[in-house]
Amino acid sequence: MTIQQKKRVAVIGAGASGLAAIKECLDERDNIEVVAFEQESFIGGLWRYVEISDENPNPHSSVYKSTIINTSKEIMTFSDFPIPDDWPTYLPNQMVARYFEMYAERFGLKEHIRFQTKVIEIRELKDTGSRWMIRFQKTHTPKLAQEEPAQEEVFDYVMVCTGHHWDPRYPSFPGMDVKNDPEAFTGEQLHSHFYRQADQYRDKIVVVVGFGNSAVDLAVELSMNYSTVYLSSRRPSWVLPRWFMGKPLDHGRTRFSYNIPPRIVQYITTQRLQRILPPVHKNMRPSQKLFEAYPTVNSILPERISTGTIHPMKNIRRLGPGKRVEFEDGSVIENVDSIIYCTGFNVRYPALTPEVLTDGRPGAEERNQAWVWNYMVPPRHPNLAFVGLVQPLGAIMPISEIQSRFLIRILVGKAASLPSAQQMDLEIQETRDRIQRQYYDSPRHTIQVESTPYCDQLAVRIGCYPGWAALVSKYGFWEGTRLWKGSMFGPSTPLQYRLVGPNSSSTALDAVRGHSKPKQD
Ligand SMILES: NC(=O)C1=CN([C@@H]2O[C@H](COP(=O)(O)OP(=O)(O)OC[C@H]3O[C@@H](n4cnc5c(N)ncnc54)[C@H](OP(=O)(O)O)[C@@H]3O)[C@@H](O)[C@H]2O)C=CC1
Repeated sequence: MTIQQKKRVAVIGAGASGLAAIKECLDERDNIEVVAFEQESFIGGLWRYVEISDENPNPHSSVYKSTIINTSKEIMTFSDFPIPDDWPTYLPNQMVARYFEMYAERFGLKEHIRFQTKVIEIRELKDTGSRWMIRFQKTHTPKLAQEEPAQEEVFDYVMVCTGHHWDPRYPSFPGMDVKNDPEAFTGEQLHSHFYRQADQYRDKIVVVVGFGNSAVDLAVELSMNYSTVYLSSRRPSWVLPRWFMGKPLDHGRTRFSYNIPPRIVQYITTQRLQRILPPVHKNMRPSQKLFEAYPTVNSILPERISTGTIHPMKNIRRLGPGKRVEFEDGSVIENVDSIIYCTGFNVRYPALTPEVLTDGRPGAEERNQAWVWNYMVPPRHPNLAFVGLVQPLGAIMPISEIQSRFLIRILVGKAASLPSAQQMDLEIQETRDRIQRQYYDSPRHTIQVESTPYCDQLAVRIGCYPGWAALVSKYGFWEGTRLWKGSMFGPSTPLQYRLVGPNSSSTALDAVRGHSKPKQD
């Protein structure tokens, strides 16, 4: 195949998802020319800690200095580059960023990335067979970005990998609006996106709003740094420990467990959790059953509450006047110095017209409702795909990786083509109905996936699903059966998707052999 016949693929963003997308394009380098655009001067996206400064008051990253990822290293690893065995089970953000650097180095990804280049428009050119025009601008500093002339290039295919945890979603409580309400709250108000560390809150009274991982992490950190912390939640959920029954929490959700009726898994896990967790404060009782909401993972919160160092509160009723905060049960806290809204993020892709993401469905943008097939492909724009547009029970990295593998194989004609737009619409509606049956209605649940079943269905389409027959045919009866048992009853590590099928790897095989007995640190 000549250079001219190669498909030109644009990857937007070089975070966890973008890196995986570039790598998968490079695996097909005879058929694909990949160009990645990254607005920062470094890779890692969300996982690269960035200070807030006058120069950079609103970074893309929402990571605070102490963030430690909530998925174990066996579950978050890229499938063909195992996280080193001697690294801790749960990686602090600095190590996650270092792992990405190692991954980029190993596969030579950086030479395909145009750094400090912000994509400002992604527009479909219908008259050229649905190719895409990418309009971009250099971004040495925010000021210069205004001045540099924009440039344009045309691509056959676009992979949008810019993530969905960067645009803060604020609640609207009476008394929040300091510009227009003379009775408004006079203390500090900020979103968790702008929080970096606890030092400035020492000896202060802080109300933390929300009950996701940001809220609970921040409440715990602030309480340990001598802030007086009130944790306000409209809908508390289950708080799960990082370690459960001697294993990392996510090792317990085996492939086999998805063959057991969900109600039974729910009942057994609930019973086991209730045995190990302390009694739950009346304001923190989960408002739904286990697995019916995105769970919060924190081993320390129950202890902080039971020691009176975090005060659980109901949702806020109103703020102000002055530094007063009133809660829905009528309780009031005076002299509040700061309110930190850990109320999640808007799913937004400003370089695209919203119609690409939402199919133009009314109200969808405000509700974080994407209309994309299998969380990737807009039915009426099949030459563009979102990568990492999921809220996983599991880690995002292996999902983005297997999505990229799947998309690239279709693009080069090595996998069955996409369903028709009509079929995609039907399947999107089915997915939406299933989410609505399983989870309560909230913008945080609209792109919810369970990592293992989701990745498995893509693995089947790629031909890399670690089924018994495929494993036995490649590795022989005893070894194949042993590997299959590990993949059914052990942790569902992404390395298992490199045991059989295209681009399988001996590195993954060695690592899987090691991982079939998870190690203590
Ligand atoms: N250590 C780690 O690995 C960390 C991971 N993360 C990840 O980052 C992502 C974002 O997490 P997070 O920032 O916690 O956001 P989430 O969307 O997960 O949680 C938002 C929380 O705010 C509440 N909320 C939203 N709107 C309102 C409102 N108007 N009034 C009151 N409460 C409201 C939600 O309640 P409701 O449920 O009722 O909508 C929910 O409790 C998640 O994927 C999370 O797992 C975040 C921090 C640390």
